[in-house]
Amino acid sequence: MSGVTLSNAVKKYGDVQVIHDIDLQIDNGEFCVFVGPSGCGKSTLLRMIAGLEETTSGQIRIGERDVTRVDASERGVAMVFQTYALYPHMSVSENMGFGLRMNGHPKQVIAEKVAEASRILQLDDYLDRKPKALSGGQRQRVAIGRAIVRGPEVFLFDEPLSNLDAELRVDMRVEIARLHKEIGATMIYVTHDQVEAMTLADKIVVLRAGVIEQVGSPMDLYKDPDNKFVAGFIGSPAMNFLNGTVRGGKVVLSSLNNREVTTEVMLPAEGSRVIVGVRPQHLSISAGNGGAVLDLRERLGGVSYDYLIAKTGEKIIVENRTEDTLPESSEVIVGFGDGDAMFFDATTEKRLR
Ligand SMILES: Nc1ncnc2c1ncn2[C@@H]1O[C@H](COP(=O)(O)OP(=O)(O)OP(=O)(O)O)[C@@H](O)[C@H]1O
Repeated sequence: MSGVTLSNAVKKYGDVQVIHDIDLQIDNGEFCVFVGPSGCGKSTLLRMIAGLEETTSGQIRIGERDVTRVDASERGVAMVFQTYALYPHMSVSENMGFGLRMNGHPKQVIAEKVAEASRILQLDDYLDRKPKALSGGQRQRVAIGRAIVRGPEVFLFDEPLSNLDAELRVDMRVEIARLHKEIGATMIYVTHDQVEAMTLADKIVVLRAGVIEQVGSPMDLYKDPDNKFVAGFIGSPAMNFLNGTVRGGKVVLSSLNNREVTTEVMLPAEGSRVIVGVRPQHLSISAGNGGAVLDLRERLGGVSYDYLIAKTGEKIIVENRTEDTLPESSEVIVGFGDGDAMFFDATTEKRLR
């Protein structure tokens, strides 16, 4: 097994550069998730590692091998796609063994590897079925099984759960986590779903417009984002951002009746604009004239999401675990501990520390 190293990796389609000088180290056995909004280049980067897209410049290494110009079939990777791409006329076991059969492996070896993959993925009851007689989740398990059978150094997953319904996605997410634990191979996983990223990853790579915004463990990114983009992308519901102004060494929020926030971070000059970020679970509300109105309450059972609108027009989401009965349209006071606020430069959107 091996890690993956990208050095100055660049991808251009004609004059359009979609991946910009990516440097990244994915360690042996690590579960690495590429996450980011649509079009940020996640799939392109994964396909460059797979050898399905040519790398315009820079280097890709798997273990010690420079694979930048190596054919996809020689890289020692196996990819699982969003569409399962199974052969409809073959049974589950034939689908899983197909790659090895094409490479001329002996029947006995193929049978053993298919049996092992089937055990790991609990597919024993389905081995003789054709793909059309399987559910979406079972089909995706077969596609994963096909990758396992090939015994790759690196597994690549391109949004493998996006075609499944919500409940099945959760089941399969758990199953993929278990798979990683059991076989311990290096896995690289692309998703735009930050919950999948948070729950599966050892390491998350947040991409935007072909550039890495931040790399870190899920909790590092959550607790210590480098910029407003990462702060807003990681965590659900997303962090609230309010416009603030530096006054007398504090930050004043006009949206919350000029509430002052004290902080130890290095603030810019008096009068500068800064963005104050507070996560929904760090906010509370109470009845009173605090500059905001409870516009809508979504009750989910143990928790409610309260959607507020400040007089400034700014929108605020509060994760509310109390059972207060404030009716919608109430005026509310929004509370939070100053220590829970993060501060971002209004222009560069970089975190102020
Ligand atoms: N063949 C191509 N020619 C030109 N531009 C391309 C080509 N393929 C992809 N792109 C562009 O490269 C960028 C990255 O695409 P990519 O599919 O990697 O994004 P993504 O982050 O995986 O998005 P999504 O989540 O929507 O799949 C996009 O702006 C896309 O339009």
